[in-house]
Amino acid sequence: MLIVDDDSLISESLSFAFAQEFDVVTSHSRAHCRSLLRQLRQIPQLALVDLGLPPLPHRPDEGFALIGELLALAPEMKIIVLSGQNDDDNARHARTLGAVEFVGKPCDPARLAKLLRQSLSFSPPQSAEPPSGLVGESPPMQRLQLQLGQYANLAFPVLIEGESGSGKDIAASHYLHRMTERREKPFLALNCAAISPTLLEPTLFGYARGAFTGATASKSGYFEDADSGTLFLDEIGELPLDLQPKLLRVLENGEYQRVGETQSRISTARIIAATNRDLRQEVRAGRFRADLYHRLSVFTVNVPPLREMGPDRLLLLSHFRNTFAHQAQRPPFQLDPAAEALWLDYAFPGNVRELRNIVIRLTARHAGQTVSKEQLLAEFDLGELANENSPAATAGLIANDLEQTRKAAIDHLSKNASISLDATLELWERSYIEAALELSSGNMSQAARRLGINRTTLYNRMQSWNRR
Ligand SMILES: Nc1ncnc2c1ncn2[C@@H]1O[C@H](COP(=O)(O)OP(=O)(O)OP(=O)(O)O)[C@@H](O)[C@H]1O
Repeated sequence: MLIVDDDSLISESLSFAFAQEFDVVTSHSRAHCRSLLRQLRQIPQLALVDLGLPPLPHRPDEGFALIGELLALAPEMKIIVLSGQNDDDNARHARTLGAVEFVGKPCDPARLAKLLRQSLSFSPPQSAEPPSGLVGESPPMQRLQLQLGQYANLAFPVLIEGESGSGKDIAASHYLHRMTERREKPFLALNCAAISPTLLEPTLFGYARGAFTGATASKSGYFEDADSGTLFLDEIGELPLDLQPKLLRVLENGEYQRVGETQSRISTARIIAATNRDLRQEVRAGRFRADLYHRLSVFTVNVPPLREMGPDRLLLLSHFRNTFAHQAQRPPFQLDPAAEALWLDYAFPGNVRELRNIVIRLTARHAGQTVSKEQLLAEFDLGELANENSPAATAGLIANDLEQTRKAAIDHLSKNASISLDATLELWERSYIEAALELSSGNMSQAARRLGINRTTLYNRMQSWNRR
């Protein structure tokens, strides 16, 4: 277990409290944590993370960034946020990023221990993956599966693009390996963000004895070990610039060299790369070579974000609910109709990983019960939905509209001796809300986003019409 807290008193006392049950390592900042993890032989399964970390101890940003980095490194790591910055928005945002729980400080170590045990018991087993790989029948999901099927047995690389938590790993391991003619050969996955840049070259290509300090014996790398199987390079955007020509060379003619050797070797492995960054932008920014990008991206697939998968949210709900209820040997929870409508309406900015974590929490708290809209609402990160319209963009729009609106106001006032300003403003508000709902086909989240408010505010405003 990893404990990250800048207060050494807290990290030491927690590591003392949990030492009997877990192997504990501690860290005090994101930068330190990054280098610590690179030295560990095994990535921790559990992490307790404080949000306020140096250099910004009074803001949650470092903790949020750390959650993203930890999950990029170890997607199945269970992260519990332990924070003094104990407010609902932070809790929800941490969960959206992939944390499984949020605990405010001060916390009771016994409760924390229970949560830790509980989160470990919900490990997505191999059986959580259905035989067909990705769960989903929506048009973008069908398109993806069709494309993956077409590319399955080609020898060329495939680039998988998609947001964090959307299922890129399954696309690679299931459709581009297990379902291919290479299925009997090795499947090796390397997360380029998880390894110190200096170690990436020997890890990928191997090294000769004496190639660098500590290289006491020669060693093969991933290209060699993958043999004629599949090599999955996750977070390819993290590949250092100086290593990129070497990858390009393997892609072009299969040739590579172990570090410290002059003799070339030949790789017959198939390369699959994945990224949650826009690689074209990385190319424009000079961080990724254009020639390598073109080589990698001849066959590109896009794993859709959950917000574009419509009713697949219900299929995924039922898939994970059954899996985790079975695992916990408890009856599944149900959503009442209003909660189900909300479920279909929520954008899941953290994608399937967020959905899965919400199902885990609901299973732990409400097994066998019916979950209400309010209970479900508490799980969602509504802050993500708000403020998508930047103030500057909104100001520009308002300035453009002002002249037209002023003309309408002159017209209205000159035709009426007196008006009610409040009633007029309410009419405007109502017409904007109704227009937004119409343009969003009744989807509350989308309408709220168009209006630059969060969905709760939208509900409240609409309810206030009924009260008047
Ligand atoms: N369509 C899906 N059906 C079933 N499970 C899914 C689906 N999409 C994602 N998952 C599950 O959600 C979790 C996150 O998915 P995965 O690790 O593949 O995401 P990713 O796109 O590789 O994310 P990252 O870029 O953060 O590594 C995993 O447990 C995965 O099994």
